[in-house]
Amino acid sequence: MQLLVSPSSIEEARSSLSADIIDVKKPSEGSLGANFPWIIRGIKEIAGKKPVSAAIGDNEYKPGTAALSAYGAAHAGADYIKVGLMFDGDDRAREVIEAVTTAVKREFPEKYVVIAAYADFARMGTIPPFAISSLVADAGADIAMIDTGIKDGKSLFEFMDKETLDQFTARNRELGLQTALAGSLKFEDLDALKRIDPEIIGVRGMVCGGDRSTAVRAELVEKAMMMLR
Ligand SMILES: O=C[C@H](O)COP(=O)(O)O
Repeated sequence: MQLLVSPSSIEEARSSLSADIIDVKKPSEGSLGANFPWIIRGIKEIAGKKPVSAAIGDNEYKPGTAALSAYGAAHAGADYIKVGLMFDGDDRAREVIEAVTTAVKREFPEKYVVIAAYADFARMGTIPPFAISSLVADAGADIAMIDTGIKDGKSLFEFMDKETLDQFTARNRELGLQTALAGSLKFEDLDALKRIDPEIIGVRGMVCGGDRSTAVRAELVEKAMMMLR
């Protein structure tokens, strides 16, 4: 299980370097808020061999806009391009997933496309995570992710129990996909996450000391890495 940490600046990225994946994000623009291309590029430069991920926003149903954002993040140096689906409807989701996957893979077949749905879909009226797995596989994207959409401290486990997350992970594996899980995860959730065993877990608040609007702390990233090894 790999640890993805989401810094919002080059300085925070320096504190995240012990993580497996450095995920560039702008938390002030939403759960999967997109940061500037020059921040992605700057973080890629300091990340060395560590893979860099970039969130491209909590997207509305706008396949062209999402595809261009995904293309921009790939060009800026992201190895993982992470796309949130902040709308409902399987057909519309299929269109956006195909558009972003084509935008990235035509030029960068080695890069990973991550499609995220939200654990708290019911309160937001967005597509449920279980609906995305087959769409992600059909489009040739790589990773199906669950995060929380509203960052009010409620964690992934307040919306989905372990059995549901086991099923999501197993379904993705059957389809040849990786699974990423995130959503206000805490140190005390790590044992349960190890048992679920997704390929990736994503954190920010936990390694900021509990408040994701503050900065990533290097010692907490190291603590999380120690607990996962
Ligand atoms: O990709 C993961 C997210 O950045 C998770 O953020 P969070 O732990 O603050 O919910």
